[in-house]
Amino acid sequence: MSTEPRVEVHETSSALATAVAGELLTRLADIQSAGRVPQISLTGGTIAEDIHRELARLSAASEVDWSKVVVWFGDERFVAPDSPDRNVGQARAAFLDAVGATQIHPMPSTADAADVDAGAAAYAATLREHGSGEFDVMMLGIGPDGHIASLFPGFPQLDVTDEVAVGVTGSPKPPPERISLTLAALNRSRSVWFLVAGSGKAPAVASALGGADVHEIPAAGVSGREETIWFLDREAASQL
Ligand SMILES: O=C(O)[C@H](O)[C@@H](O)[C@H](O)[C@H](O)COP(=O)(O)O
Repeated sequence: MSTEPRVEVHETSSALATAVAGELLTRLADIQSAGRVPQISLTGGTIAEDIHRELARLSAASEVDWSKVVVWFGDERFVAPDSPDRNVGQARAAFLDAVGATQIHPMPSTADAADVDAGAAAYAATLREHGSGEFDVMMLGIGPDGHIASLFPGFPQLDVTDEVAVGVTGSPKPPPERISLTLAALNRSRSVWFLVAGSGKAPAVASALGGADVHEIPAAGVSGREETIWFLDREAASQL
């Protein structure tokens, strides 16, 4: 059963990024000390890039063995594999390659699948084959409209309950074609971390924490089985 969300407010987005990176390294080290292989899911977006850079900086001093961390993605842009829009490309460049992560599961690109639906089906199969059935940490940015991953307000993918991944076309956030985990998959997480900076997100944060309808604010439909943390900067928390 999910618990009450915890809200952590930091003065600036860079302080937020440092705090999230430190918390993730601590969590991963704890899981590895317990003899388990951590399964994490990364998000795209600008605050994620800041966090990834902090992970590269802080990982050198941590005990985390990144070769024994399984890395998934909450969503991905369905574009060419070498496109700068690819979340996996950004994450590899910012920290995954630097820390020696090797168990990375990118979502399909246009070179891997004929279309977004085929790509989503392929990722669902990969999750079934290589996933543990549960993410230890699910990291999610939020859009000003309350979207998470590539699940957008009013889109039919919000109502998909029998799949773990879906194709999205006509995304209001470019590029238009994406692959996303479904709400069902996002909620198969021990711990969900929302990573939010900037005043433009403050209304969506307040709505999500205020119990908005998931079709209006998709972030309202995601919580961790054990823990939900909202990592906010002062601006994103300004309407709480
Ligand atoms: O692939 C994506 O675009 C992201 O996964 C998306 O869900 C992102 O996290 C939010 O749109 C927030 O993005 P910003 O942090 O850049 O506002």
